[in-house]
Amino acid sequence: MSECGTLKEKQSTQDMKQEGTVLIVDDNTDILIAAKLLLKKHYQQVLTTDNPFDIEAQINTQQIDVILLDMNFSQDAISGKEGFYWLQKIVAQDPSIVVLLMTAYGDIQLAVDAIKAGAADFIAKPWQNDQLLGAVAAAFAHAKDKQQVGKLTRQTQGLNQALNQSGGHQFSFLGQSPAMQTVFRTIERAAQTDANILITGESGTGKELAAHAIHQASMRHHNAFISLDMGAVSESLFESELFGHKKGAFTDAKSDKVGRFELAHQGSLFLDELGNLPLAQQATLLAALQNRQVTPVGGSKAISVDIRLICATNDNLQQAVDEGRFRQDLLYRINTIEIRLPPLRERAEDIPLLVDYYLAHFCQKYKRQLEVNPMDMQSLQAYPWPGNVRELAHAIERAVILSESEYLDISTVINTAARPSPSTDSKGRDNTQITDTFNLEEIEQRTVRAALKHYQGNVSSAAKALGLTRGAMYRRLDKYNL
Ligand SMILES: Nc1ncnc2c1ncn2[C@@H]1O[C@H](COP(=O)(O)OP(=O)(O)OP(=O)(O)O)[C@@H](O)[C@H]1O
Repeated sequence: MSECGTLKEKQSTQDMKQEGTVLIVDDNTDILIAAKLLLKKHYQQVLTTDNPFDIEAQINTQQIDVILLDMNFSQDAISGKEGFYWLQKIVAQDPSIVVLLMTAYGDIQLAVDAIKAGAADFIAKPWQNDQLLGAVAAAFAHAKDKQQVGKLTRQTQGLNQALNQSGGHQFSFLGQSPAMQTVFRTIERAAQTDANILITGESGTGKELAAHAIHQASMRHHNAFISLDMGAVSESLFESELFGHKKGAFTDAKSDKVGRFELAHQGSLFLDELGNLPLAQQATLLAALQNRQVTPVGGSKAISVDIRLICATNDNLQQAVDEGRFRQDLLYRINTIEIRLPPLRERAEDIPLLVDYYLAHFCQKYKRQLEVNPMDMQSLQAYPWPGNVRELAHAIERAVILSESEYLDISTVINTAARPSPSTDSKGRDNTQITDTFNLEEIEQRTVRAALKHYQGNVSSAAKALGLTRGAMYRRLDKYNL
């Protein structure tokens, strides 16, 4: 019964202890023992050393919040100079640590100088227990604030960097085809979970837009969306980019850098072009994903991270696994949900929507007023767009710049030789390509029909698109019995 009581008491004292680490540095072992006995009742970890040369290694191996530092280490020294020396070294090594200086020869001037040099407070030995506990408690509170500020500053720097690299502009993610409607529904459902998502699809199909859409639809949307193009990261910088580095970890590491994992903490991490990752780095990435922890290059403390992982590739990863280029275990970890973005040639229904959207965008950008001729829209729909939506957006931009009339000149943007002939249009669309006839009347009749269809029977709009007056348009309707 009493043993049980003791265990419980121990447990509850353990629970009440403040999280964190205090290091006591003094050459007098009696002082070390007395201070440790007092402080270990209140703090989870109390470390001691009688050798100030140990401080650097201690800071390197764990997160230390507060250091109680003696001012005089050599026998008979009373100037406090050594204390100042070690204080400056600590501040330079990790400015988030709060230092309390201790001396048996407390005088006001020494206290003032110590605080000017970066100490938080000054404790005269022998101390009053209450006073020491009060000073250490205040130092802990200060240390937590400093750590928070340091973290936020590094995150802001990293976020600004990431934002600058992303270029800032975000287009809407559009699609009315059944295939895209399925994609949108999967995104909505998957976004509600924290499942890892793999987005596949040819280049330019919108994988990055899909990743943004997932983040926006998720509970994490208030936090960061951080992306990294694995194809653009050199092997030597891979770990530093993902996990960060400590100042001095390698020649170019001039200051601490927060890695993408840490920046994405509580948000989403988007790893693009994952298929390009060499096998050795796949192993490193897998370990970080399994442990949900990262250690910055040159650091020794692991940092826990909470991220939703979204990966994208235009490679066939299962085939890459079969060929020994990609780790099966990594594929299992990243593809809990897989979303395939169909190429544009499989969803020609989306083309008018995308053309109109990018036409409006670039007309505004270049201060133009242009329309698409309905016949041209059909050609745009029949074109196979090997570069998918990216190619389409670039094509529209080029045409907006180069078009001389009020109609978008598509001859400048698509390679006519690449357009399929009408017989290859398997979707049975009303194909008005002129390659199957040279009869002008026939061509005119088809064109008028197509314009009317596009403008849903609106004669004025169709006439305008064809460059005809309303009267000329009606004469043709009459002539062709339309
Ligand atoms: N459904 C869509 N609606 C509107 N714009 C789109 C759509 N899909 C792609 N785009 C546009 O096409 C361009 C390429 O998209 P994105 O970068 O997302 O493609 P990706 O599949 O990630 O390409 P890559 O594999 O080459 O990185 C972007 O300008 C994007 O805004």
